[in-house]
Amino acid sequence: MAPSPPIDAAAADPDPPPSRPTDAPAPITVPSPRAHLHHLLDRRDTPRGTAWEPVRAMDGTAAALAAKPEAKLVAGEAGYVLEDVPHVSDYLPDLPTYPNPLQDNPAYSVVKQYFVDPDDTVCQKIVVHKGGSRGNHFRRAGPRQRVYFESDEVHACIVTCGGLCPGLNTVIREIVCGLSDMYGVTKILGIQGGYRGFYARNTINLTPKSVNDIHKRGGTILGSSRGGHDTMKIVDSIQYRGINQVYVIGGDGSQRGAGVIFEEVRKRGLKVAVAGIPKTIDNDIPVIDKSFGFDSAVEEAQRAINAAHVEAGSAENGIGLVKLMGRYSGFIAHYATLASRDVDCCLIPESPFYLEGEGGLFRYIEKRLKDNGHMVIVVAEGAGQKLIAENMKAMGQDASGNALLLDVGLWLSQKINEHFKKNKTTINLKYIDPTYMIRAIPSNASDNVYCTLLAHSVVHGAMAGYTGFTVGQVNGRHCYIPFYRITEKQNKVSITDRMWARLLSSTNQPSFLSKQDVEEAKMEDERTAKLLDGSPSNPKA
Ligand SMILES: Nc1ncnc2c1ncn2[C@@H]1O[C@H](COP(=O)(O)OP(=O)(O)OP(=O)(O)O)[C@@H](O)[C@H]1O
Ligand SMILES: O=P(O)(O)OC[C@H]1O[C@](O)(CO)[C@@H](O)[C@@H]1O
Ligand SMILES: [Mg+2]
Repeated sequence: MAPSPPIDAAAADPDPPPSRPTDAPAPITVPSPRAHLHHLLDRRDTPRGTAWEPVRAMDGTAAALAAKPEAKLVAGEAGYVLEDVPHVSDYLPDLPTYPNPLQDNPAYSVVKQYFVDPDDTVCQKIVVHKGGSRGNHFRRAGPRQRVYFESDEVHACIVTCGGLCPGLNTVIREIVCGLSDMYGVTKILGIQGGYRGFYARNTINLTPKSVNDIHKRGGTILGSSRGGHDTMKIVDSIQYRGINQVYVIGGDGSQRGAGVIFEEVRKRGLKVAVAGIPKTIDNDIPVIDKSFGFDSAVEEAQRAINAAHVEAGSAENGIGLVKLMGRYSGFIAHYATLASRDVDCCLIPESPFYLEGEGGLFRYIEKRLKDNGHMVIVVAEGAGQKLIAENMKAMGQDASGNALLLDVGLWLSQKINEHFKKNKTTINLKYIDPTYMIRAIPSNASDNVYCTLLAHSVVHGAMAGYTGFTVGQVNGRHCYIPFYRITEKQNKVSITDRMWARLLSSTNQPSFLSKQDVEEAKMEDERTAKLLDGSPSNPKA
C-alpha cells in the first residue's frame, strides 16, 4: 500500500514538498532487530588480531540481552566488551563502499594518521580497580578509510528539537560545512520547526554560504518544537524526499524520537543513516562528559549571580535570589555556584531541602544576614517541587510530556518574605529569573570548538554507514553511542560525590539531608554504578 503524502494537510505550508519520486526504492523486508545481533562482526571494522565473538554466544548473557534486544555487543579478550552501534550493512548486506574523499583533501593530507584505526574504541569507565569490572567500550568516532555514500548520492537533512541551547546554530553550521568541505556533499536540507516540520512545513536548502555566520546567533535558524513526533509521517517524508542521512540535534526526548525513526527506517530497509547530536542545556544526558552549551550557560549565569550579589550587598539585609534552568538535574546551578564564589546557598532538584526549624533554610538565612549582612541564593528550577506541590496545584505537562514546573523562585521569594515579616525583620529580597536569557545566547568560544568537533564526528559516522547512534565525548574522546544508552536514564548531580561536597564546603550551607536521604542517594549512586559496570548492558561485568 502506498504511504500517505508527506505533508499533513491540516498543518501544511502553502508550498508542499516534492511528491514521491517514481524511482523511490521499494521497501525491503528485513529480519527483526534481534536477528541483527548475529551481524556482530563488521567486515570493515573488525578489530585485527582480537578473538572477537558475539557476546550473545557467551554464558549468562541471554537474560541481559533479552532486556536490551537492540544491543549489539561484541566480546574481546580479557573481559573486553564493545557496545557497538548499528550499521546500514547490518540489514543491507551487499552495499558497495567507496574511498573516503578526504584522502584527496589537501587540508587533511598532512595529518599523520588521518583515518581512524578500525580497532579503536573508547572505554566508558576510566577509573578501574584491580580485579574490578572494566566497563564497556564504544566505537571511536572519526573518518573511515572507506565510506558507504558517494558524495553526490548524499541527501542529508538536519532537524533541531526540544528547548533551545547555546551552540545549536554552530552544530548546524558545522554539519553543513563538514559535509560540504570534507565530503563534497551539496544536498543538505533544513527541516523547520522540529519533528513536525518533516510532514507539516517546508524545508530550506542549507549551504556553507547560507550558514556562514549563524554560529554568532543564539537559538536555531531552523526553529524547534516540542511534541508532534509522528514516526510514520516522518519516515514517509524521509522516503519521499529521498533523504539518506538524518541528523537530529536534541535532548533525551529527541534522541528517543531518533531511535524510533531509526527502527522504522530499518524495518523499511532504507539506506538511511539516522544520527543524533545530544543537546541539553541541563546537562542531563548520561554517558557523555558534558553537553554542548553547558559551559556557555554556566558562564552567562555568572552575570545574573553578579547582579544579585551587587543588589544584595547594597541593601540592608539584602538577599539576591537567582533561578537557573535545570528541570531534573541541577548542574547549571551547581557549576555556576562553584564558579562564582559569591553564592551562599545552592538548591537543586537532587537535594531535597526544608524551610523551617534547625538545619532548615530560614535558620541559615538568619545566620548569614547576621554574620554578613547580605546573601545570595541560587535555585535550580526543578528544586523543591515536592515542597511547593504541598501548597500549589501541579501544572500538567508540555507537548512532549515533560512535567511543567511550579515557579520555585517566586514561591521561595514569597516564603522568605513571609518568614521575616512574621519575625518583624526588614529584608530586601531581589528575585532574578535569567533562565530564557541564558538559554538564548550564542555559544562561547570553547563550546563553539566542541560543537564543531561533535558535528564533524557525526558526519564521519554517517558517511561510514553507521546509524542509530548518538555522537558524544566520553572521557575526552569522541565516540558513537547507541541511542538506548543515552535515553535509559538521566544524568544527575550526585550529592554523595566529592563535587557536591566541594560546593557545600565553599558555600557553608547546610546539607539539609537526613540519614535516610543520604542512604537513598547512595543507593541511587550504586544503581548508576551498576549501569556503568555493565548489567544489563555489559553482562561480563
Ligand atoms: N519517547 C519518544 N518517542 C518519540 N518521540 C519523542 C519521545 N519523547 C520525545 N519525543 C519527541 O522529541 C522532541 C523533543 O522532546 P522534548 O520536548 O522532550 O525535548 P528534548 O529533546 O528532551 O530536549 P530538552 O528537554 O533538552 O529541551 C519532541 O518533538 C517530542 O515529541
Ligand atoms: O519553556 P520550555 O521551552 O518548555 O523549556 C523549559 C525547559 O527546557 C529546558 O531548558 C531543557 O531544554 C529546561 O531546563 C526547562 O525546564
Ligand atoms: Mg528533555
